[in-house]
Amino acid sequence: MSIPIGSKKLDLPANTYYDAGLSKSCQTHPTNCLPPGLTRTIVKGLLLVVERISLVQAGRVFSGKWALRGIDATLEAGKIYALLGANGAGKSTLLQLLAGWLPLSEGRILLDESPMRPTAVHLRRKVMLLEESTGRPRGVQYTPTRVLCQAIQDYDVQRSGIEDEIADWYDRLDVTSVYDKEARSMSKGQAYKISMIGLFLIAPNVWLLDEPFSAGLDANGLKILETQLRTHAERGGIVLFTSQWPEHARRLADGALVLDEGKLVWIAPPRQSPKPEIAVAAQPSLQAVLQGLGPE
Ligand SMILES: Nc1ncnc2c1ncn2[C@@H]1O[C@H](COP(=O)(O)OP(=O)(O)OP(=O)(O)O)[C@@H](O)[C@H]1O
Repeated sequence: MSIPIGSKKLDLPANTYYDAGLSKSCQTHPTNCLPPGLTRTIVKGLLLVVERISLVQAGRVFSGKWALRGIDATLEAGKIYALLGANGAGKSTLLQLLAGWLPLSEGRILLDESPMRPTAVHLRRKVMLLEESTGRPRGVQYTPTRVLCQAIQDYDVQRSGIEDEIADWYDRLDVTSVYDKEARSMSKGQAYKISMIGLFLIAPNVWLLDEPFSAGLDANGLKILETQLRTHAERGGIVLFTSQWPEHARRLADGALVLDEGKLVWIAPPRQSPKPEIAVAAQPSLQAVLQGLGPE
């Protein structure tokens, strides 16, 4: 693959395996590791529309403690959802389960009718999770463009002109200066922009973003991100983002999900008043979320 960046070109060796994209779970969860090369053997043409992604009594336990339990929720195509909750409520864990990075301890996650699990690579290709500090892998010496190309290979995206699209996104997001730097030498916001480019180019059905508004993006980056989230939903995609600011849910989301200590306590369009029994019993951190979401 050869990427034109300004007047230069970056040539990448074909069929080289790097740890990125789908192989992410191998880094943190060795037991979920896919056999080397499996990401390349996936049947082509599976990028059908996803109508919904559902959690059915989903739960995850860490060292004997439930981080999430009894989660029932359905996210529908064409909608943007915000996932809110105090620190430690289980937001990141929920995203990692939906992305297939982590196995469930109980219950099911269904992409339409198909059960998501770490080894279901054809399903994982329909979903992408961007962590807050993604794209700047510790100890990895590749350039951002190489990491990006690996993600494209992992998701088996094959269309002509993708090199020009990459160059265009580098330009639009004002990161042309970092394209051949070592990934670990990028700033937090630059690294996030590179991951965003991967998301926009690959454009799987389900976009999961963990704290995108705390990822160090500048005003231009934030504007582009919001536009792309809306465009993806308009095209029939599903977006779920976490945030510590209920205002983001009010402004962007069609639906808000609120977690409290691993339980889903509220799911509704923003600007609705939570049931009194939830609000009254809530701890201050949960109360602040519910008040921020409710009518002004
Ligand atoms: N790998 C892990 N091992 C053990 N416990 C974990 C692990 N990951 C998460 N936890 C625990 O699960 C619970 C939920 O964590 P999670 O990161 O999902 O919360 P969060 O809502 O994203 O928090 P924050 O807003 O602070 O990012 C916490 O009690 C956390 O300590």
